[in-house]
Amino acid sequence: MSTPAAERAPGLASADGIAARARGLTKAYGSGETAVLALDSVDVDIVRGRFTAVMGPSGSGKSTLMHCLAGLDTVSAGQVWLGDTEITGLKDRELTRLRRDRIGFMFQSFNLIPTLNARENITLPMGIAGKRPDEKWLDQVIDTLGLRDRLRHRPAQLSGGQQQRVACARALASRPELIFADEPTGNLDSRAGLEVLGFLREAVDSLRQTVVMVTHDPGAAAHSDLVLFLADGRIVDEMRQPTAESVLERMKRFDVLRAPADGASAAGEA
Ligand SMILES: Nc1ncnc2c1ncn2[C@@H]1O[C@H](COP(=O)(O)OP(=O)(O)OP(=O)(O)O)[C@@H](O)[C@H]1O
Repeated sequence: MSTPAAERAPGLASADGIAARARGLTKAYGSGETAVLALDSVDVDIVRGRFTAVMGPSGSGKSTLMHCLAGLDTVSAGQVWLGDTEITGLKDRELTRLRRDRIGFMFQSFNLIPTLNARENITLPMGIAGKRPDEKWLDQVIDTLGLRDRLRHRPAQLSGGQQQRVACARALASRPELIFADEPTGNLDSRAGLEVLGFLREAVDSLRQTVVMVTHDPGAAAHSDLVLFLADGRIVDEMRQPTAESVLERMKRFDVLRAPADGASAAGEA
């Protein structure tokens, strides 16, 4: 039996097929008076085959959550699993291998190698891992992302949107269990940004990938299936089938909470 939505804490799934899971995930930076509690005992399930967006005010812990789920950062307390593997407690070398073999990353800066062409950039991480690409899958990714006629171009010969598509293909190439995208549209104009979001959507719908995206943009979050809202290091809400408007409305409530009590609020600045 699945738990009725009303009885679940936001961020927890009732379904099978959890790609990543955290329980009691706590991350503190620094110590003593300057200590910052970036994540405060977070419980979250990332459902396989879904597109999840993570939103929240600046400093709410979005990037920290992503980094801890991806094994890029150590945790102060709690546990994180990727599939059935508990990653908290893995040694550095094991973590490096796990990230390389099972996780795809897309960052705001595309991190492409300028001297390699698009195809070489896409397959580079697999080459480093000593794995041969599955050519059928790679073809599917390249065609889904519309990169077929750009494979021999170097990054400098590609537009920003095309570069981000190459970064997207690189994240997908090894068919990872989970793809983390940190502000993947942050450096793109709105058309190129929309394109990349469409491709991430396509990766989930057509290629059955699992994507977690951190974003500030309600329009970007509207491409996801589920938005998790973070505030002060906790998951405080979730929204299914989001629209840009509904996400914006929800984000405004954070602004209201943070506005000065004397009424000299952000409303006057809008
Ligand atoms: N390396 C660090 N050292 C000290 N404090 C840090 C460090 N990284 C993050 N923090 C603090 O932890 C909190 C959460 O930061 P995080 O970057 O996860 O927030 P965010 O929601 O991603 O913010 P933004 O939207 O501005 O990118 C913030 O208060 C931040 O200042």
